[in-house]
Amino acid sequence: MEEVEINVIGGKKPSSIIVRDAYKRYGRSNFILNGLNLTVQEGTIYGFLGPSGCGKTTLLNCIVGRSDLNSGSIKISAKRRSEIGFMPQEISLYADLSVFENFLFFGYLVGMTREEVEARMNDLISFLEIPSKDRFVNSMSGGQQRRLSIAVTLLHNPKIIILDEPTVGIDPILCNQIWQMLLELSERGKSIIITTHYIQEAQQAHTIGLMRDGKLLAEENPLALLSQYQSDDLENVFLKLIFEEQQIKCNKLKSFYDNQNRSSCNSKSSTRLVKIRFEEDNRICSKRILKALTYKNFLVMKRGYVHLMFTMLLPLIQTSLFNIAIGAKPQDVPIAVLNNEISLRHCYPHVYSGCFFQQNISFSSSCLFLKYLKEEKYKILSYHDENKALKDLRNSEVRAVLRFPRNYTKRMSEKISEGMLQNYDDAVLLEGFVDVWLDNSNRLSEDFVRYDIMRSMMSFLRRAIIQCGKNPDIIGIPIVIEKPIRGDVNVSLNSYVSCALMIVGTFFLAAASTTLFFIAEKVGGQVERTYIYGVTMFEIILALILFQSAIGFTQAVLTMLINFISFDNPLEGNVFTFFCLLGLTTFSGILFGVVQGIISGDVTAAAYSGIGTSFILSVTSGIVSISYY
Ligand SMILES: Nc1ncnc2c1ncn2[C@@H]1O[C@H](COP(=O)(O)OP(=O)(O)OP(=O)(O)O)[C@@H](O)[C@H]1O
Repeated sequence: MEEVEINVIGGKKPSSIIVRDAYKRYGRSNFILNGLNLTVQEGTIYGFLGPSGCGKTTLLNCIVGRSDLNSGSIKISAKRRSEIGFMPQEISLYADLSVFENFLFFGYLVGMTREEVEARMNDLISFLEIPSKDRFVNSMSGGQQRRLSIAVTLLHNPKIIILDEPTVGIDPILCNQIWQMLLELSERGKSIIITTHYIQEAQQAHTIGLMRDGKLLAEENPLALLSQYQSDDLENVFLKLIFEEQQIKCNKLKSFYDNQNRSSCNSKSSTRLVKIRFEEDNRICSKRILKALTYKNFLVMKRGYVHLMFTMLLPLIQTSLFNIAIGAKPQDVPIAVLNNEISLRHCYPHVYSGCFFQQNISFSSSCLFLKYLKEEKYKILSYHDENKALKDLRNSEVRAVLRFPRNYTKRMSEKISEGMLQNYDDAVLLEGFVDVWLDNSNRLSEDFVRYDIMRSMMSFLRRAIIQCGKNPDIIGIPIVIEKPIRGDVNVSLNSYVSCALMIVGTFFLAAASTTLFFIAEKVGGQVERTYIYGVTMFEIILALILFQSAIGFTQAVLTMLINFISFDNPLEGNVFTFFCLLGLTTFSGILFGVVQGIISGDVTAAAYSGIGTSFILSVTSGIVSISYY
């Protein structure tokens, strides 16, 4: 690739577009444009004809700066992109927006005011017979959409108009009217290039270029061509030109070796590449374009309100469900109790008095312990058959089995008061222990049950020892857990997981909605169309970031409020820091979404890569370790 120049012909020159020695190919394929020369005079219509796939669109894309030639030069008498109106072959409009909203967006892109857009739109709507300005594009027929696409191209009254097959799917009467309009525009000094498959309609153009094998076979006034070839049909002229060209090729083949000839056809000419540059190409970011993109993003998001609601509410639903169903302490968990000391029916813990170290006590420690367990919201079920209790545990009908030995109270009090002094044998000592079986198939609920059993036992023992006038600390483990430097001693699991879920939800929803947003526009051709207006990728991403950040912020506030008001999720630390972190998470989610949008060809590819990466990111981001603690 050689030197790059700004190539703008001075406004007074008679030619509007000059293409010289244009060579273009995709990858390592044969050249689509193979030394093509083309000249469009100011104030004329240039009909660009050729069979399907010959490279018409490729050339137009190079003229408007959508892609670059491999070599050759294109000069265009426009300093700014807004002096060009380009209608791509695909409709490339916003299907969820109304006619007016589409006009307004493209008008804003070129710096028009709302009033200017309205005034010009009304003329175009009535001339091109576009349905009402309030109709949504997705409810219009293919022909109506194509007419709207023409109208949007003409909205800002550009001086160079490039139309790629504008008359496809349009009835002959309207087609004729469009040509009349183009003729009028050319009389007013506009330069127009139009590609078409309908050779006869191109007869109305001032000049036609007949393209084949990457070159122009002829570039002439259609009437001059007809008279030159003594025909009244352009199609016949085209066939004659092809025939002539083949004759020339045959003659050449006789004179030269095949290889030499082919290589001269299929190799890049030695002409240097001169890229088109416009004034706006040097700027980094335009406020006008950001405003237009934000307006459009807002409307697209508003129309896809189901998606919007999903984005807003999913983290809220996720954290709420977690709080209700998983993170909260289970209630009424059934526990099987085999009490060999006393029948549960005879448990009256409220009559407990005196010290349990005394020999003549009339109550059972098991009853008192079970009272504490009941206060933790467990459902105590009395069992008499150990096998049945264990079977029920295996079938998940109970979450734990507790077995109290026959002399539990006596042995336990002895163990505590005289354990160090007496030499109990193991069997006797074990009579002072409760046997506990747990179901470890559910780690979370097993943690709750285990923790509550231990806590109930400690509560019961502390109270019993206080009752004996002793210091309860003598039975504690010789470790003192001080107040943590952050958070509370008894923070619930919910408090951690809610935050983690909020962060993960914010990241993935920002990523997913950005990817979908980006891909929808990329596949629909809207991104490409906006490039013609000089919109840069940086501006598209910046507008998305601004917009998604607003959604992310609302989503975070909503989720936090509901979590803190409805559930036991205290806000520890600095709110400002939390919002900054949430903002950064949203930002990285958006960037991740943009990268996914760029590398994924379509929604399916994006969905697969989204699912795959979200799993890996969830595991590696630390959320799993957060939820364990
Ligand atoms: N991005 C691309 N990558 C690879 N090949 C491409 C690309 N775009 C176009 N082509 C190929 O270049 C050739 C010319 O395509 P182009 O769209 O310019 O033809 P066209 O004359 O406009 O056709 P039609 O009249 O059917 O629209 C075709 O063979 C097409 O397959």
